[in-house]
Amino acid sequence: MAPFTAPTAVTTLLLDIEGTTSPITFVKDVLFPYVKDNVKGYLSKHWKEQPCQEDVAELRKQADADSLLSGFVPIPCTSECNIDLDAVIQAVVDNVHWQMSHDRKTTALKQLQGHIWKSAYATGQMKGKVYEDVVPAIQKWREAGIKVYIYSSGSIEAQKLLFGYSTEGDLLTLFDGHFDTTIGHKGESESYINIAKSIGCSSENILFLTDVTKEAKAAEEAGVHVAVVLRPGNIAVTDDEKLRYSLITSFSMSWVASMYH
Ligand SMILES: CSCCC(=O)C(=O)COP(=O)(O)O
Ligand SMILES: [Mg+2]
Repeated sequence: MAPFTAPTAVTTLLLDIEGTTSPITFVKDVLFPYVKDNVKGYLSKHWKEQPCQEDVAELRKQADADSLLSGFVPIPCTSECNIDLDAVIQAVVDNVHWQMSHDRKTTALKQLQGHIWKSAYATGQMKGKVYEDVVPAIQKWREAGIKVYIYSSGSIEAQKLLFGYSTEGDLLTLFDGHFDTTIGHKGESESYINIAKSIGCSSENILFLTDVTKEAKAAEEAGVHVAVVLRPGNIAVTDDEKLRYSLITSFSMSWVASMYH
C-alpha cells in the first residue's frame, strides 16, 4: 500500500464515524440492537412529548415517500377512525425495524435513533466506542492548527452522545463542528459543497476520511480530497478502488506527523 500524504492545501479534516473513528461492530452489535429492542418502550413512554411527536411526523412523511418500495410499512395517523394508539405505535415500530433491516440512512430514522440512545448513554449503560488511535491523532491535528469536523449519517445529537459519553471520556471539545444528513446525504456530491460553504473554506481545503467508496467518490466530485479507511470488519474495497484511492489503516502518529512536516 502506498504511504498516505495529504495535499498541502488541506486545512480541515472531515471524519466519518462508523468504520472510521469507530468500529462497525459497535454500531451493528450495540447501537442498532439497542434501538430495535427499545423502540416500542421509548415510543410508549414518550408518545405525548413534542420531540417524540415530531419524530413520528417525520417517519410518517418518510413512509409516504417510501410507499412504492417493496415491503414498506405505512404509518397511519392517530386521527384515522378505528385505529387505536397501540396499533399506531406498532406500525411505527414495524416501520423502524423495516428501515433498519435495510440499513436505511433516512434523516427521520436517524433522528429517532439518537433520541432512543440518549438515556442509555446518560445512565452509563452504553459508552461510545472510539478506536484508540483517534484521540491522539485529533489532538495532534488540532495542535498543528487543523480544524476537525464530523460528518456522519447518524444525527448530530447521536454523534454528540457517542463522543460525549465515549470510552475515552468526553471528546466533544476535539471537534470544530458536526454535520449529518440534514446538510445532504453522504453519497451526494452537493453535500460536500454545502459543508465547505458552511465551514467557510474551499472544498480543496478539506480532506474527508471514510470507509465507504461511494461517499469518497461523491466527495471527490465536489473537489474534496479523500482517503479510504480500512479498519477490521469494514466493507471490502475492490482491487480497482485500492489503486484509485489513498488508503489508511489507522490515524497513527507517524501518518499524522507526515502530513504537516
Ligand atoms: C453517530 S450515530 C451511529 C452511526 C449511525 O447511525 C450510522 O448510520 C453511521 O453512519 P456513518 O455515516 O458514520 O458511517
Ligand atoms: Mg462510515
